[in-house]
Amino acid sequence: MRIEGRDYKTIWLDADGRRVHVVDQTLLPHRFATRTLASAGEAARAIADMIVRGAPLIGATGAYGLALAARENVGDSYIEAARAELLATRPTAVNLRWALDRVSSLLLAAPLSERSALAYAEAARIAEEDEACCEAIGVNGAAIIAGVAARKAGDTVNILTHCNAGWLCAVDWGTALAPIYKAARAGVALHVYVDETRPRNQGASLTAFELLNEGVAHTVVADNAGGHLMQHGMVDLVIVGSDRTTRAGDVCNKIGTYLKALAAHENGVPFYVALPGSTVDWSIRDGVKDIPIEERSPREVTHISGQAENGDIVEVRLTPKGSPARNFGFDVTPSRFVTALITERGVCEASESGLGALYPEKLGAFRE
Ligand SMILES: CSC[C@H]1O[C@H](OP(=O)(O)O)[C@H](O)[C@@H]1O
Repeated sequence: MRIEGRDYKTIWLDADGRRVHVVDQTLLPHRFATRTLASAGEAARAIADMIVRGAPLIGATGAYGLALAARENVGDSYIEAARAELLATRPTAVNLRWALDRVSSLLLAAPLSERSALAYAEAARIAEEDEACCEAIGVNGAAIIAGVAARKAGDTVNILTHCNAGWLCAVDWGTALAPIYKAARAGVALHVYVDETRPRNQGASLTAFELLNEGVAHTVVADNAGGHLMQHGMVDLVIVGSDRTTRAGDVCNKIGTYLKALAAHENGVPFYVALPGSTVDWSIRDGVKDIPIEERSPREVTHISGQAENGDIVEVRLTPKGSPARNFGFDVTPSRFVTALITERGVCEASESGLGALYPEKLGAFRE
């Protein structure tokens, strides 16, 4: 995607064929900077510290983290230790486990002499596939937005989104924002309500940054405004991303998504989830029971960072020193509140039959 006229991906390989560069998302929107990852440990820290974030991008970064590990030491135990370190960074997005398993299984089956090159090639393939998947999600989702526009006879289509599921959550294009980019570029009149998304404010800082750069009309709103907007007919559809979707269509996404789904259901607003197939966990059905919900540092709730008048990025305390806080990173929206899933293979019902029709080869793996 373009930033000030220049095309970027969120992650790319250095010309030296070894180091990996990423956009540092902790500084956006106030500062655009990149970080260089030169070891598996640095890749793990970049994921844990949310320098990179978003299920598809976490997966791609994990894949490159194993490639960096294989440069350091191609032995089985070293690769397995690097995989464990990378997997432990963040528990919820299933893309991380999916990408690590895909690369490590390839490496451990290969001769030692081939492992490093194989790892980099597979990581690059994962990144390339993600970009193509997200663009296809954009095309499939843009058709839904165009249908709403047709029914509104050219009036602006108002879309609400939560957190950041734009190109910054993936390698490019993104998931929930990809249909918005494709529809806007096709000339559909649309406007996006951007949930700020406490406590890390991915909406206010990242989605707003993306939409501003893409020239898409948008309005940042407090998380708690979504119900009011939907109650007053100000939202035509909701599109969000997913960090892990079960084979039965339960969707785990950023904390607060479930509340938006309840408000949408109550007000008859279509609620779509955009995701690549790599975000489906085919081994589980019940998302509320089986998806691990990351709990991050309470400091992300008790403090907030932003840009001071003098341009410095500062962090300030929001809450009394004596008040404890807890910081749940995700919640699960049961499939009955999801209108449809927008994937790279098409749009389907949020159900085992819906997903099974699009991914028939995946229906085997399952545990009660
Ligand atoms: C589809 S990936 C985008 C997804 O990831 C975000 O979580 P985080 O910023 O903590 O990585 C959020 O759940 C987005 O919907």
